Amino acid sequence: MFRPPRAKICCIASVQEAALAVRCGASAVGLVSQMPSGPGPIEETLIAQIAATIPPAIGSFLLTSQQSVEQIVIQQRRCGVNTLQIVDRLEVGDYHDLRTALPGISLVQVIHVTGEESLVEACQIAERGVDALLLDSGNQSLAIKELGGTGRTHDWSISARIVAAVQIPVFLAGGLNEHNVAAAIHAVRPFGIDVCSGVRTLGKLDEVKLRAFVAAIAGSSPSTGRDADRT
Ligand SMILES: O=C(O)c1ccccc1N[C@@H]1O[C@H](COP(=O)(O)O)[C@@H](O)[C@H]1O
Repeated sequence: MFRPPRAKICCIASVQEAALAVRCGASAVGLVSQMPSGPGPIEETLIAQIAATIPPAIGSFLLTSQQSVEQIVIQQRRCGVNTLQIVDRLEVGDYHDLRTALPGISLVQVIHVTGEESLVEACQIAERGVDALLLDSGNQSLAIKELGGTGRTHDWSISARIVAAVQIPVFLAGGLNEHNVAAAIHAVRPFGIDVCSGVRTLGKLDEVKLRAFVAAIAGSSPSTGRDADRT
């Protein structure tokens, strides 16, 4: 049975934006810590303040570019979030070390979809004990890495193959907005949808765009009769 995916609203920059996202139907919010590039980073003190206001049933995702278990653990303890979104490859330590150090904290690993090699990487990571994957459109081989927040889509046919190949939930991100999200859902069938720039105007969370985005996700269900020709 088709169910509309969950909505994760990223790049939250204030307690007010977090409350707005939750009011509009977000099941998770994203809080971006220090990154080499991208529009979303805020100070960790602000991340901790916002995370403390998020209702327990809502995911509070800390986006981290740290690549060692030790650094990620320290960061999670400073920020008090319930989920870690690891936007670069974990180089020092493994997910099991994170679980031992941070019981009850969910682990989401980002895969930047660049080609066929991303399918192999996603399948390998899915076997290593993460709770979910998040497919985004960054480029880790640039001199200044792009680890997300690019506003670009990627090849959804590869994302669809990843969703079909792994046994864990998969979020889809990268260049999504109210106009393309239904097509993305039908192409990929993700567990969740993640968005930053597509619901913002001049950097601020835009309630009109946000409501249209959430409505487009809900309206993507064949049971509503809309988009039924794509099911
Ligand atoms: O937003 C950022 O600045 C950022 C920087 C580094 C890693 C991740 C970042 N944001 C994440 O990127 C996705 C996709 O963004 P967009 O919708 O294409 O603008 C976003 O959902 C965040 O999870």
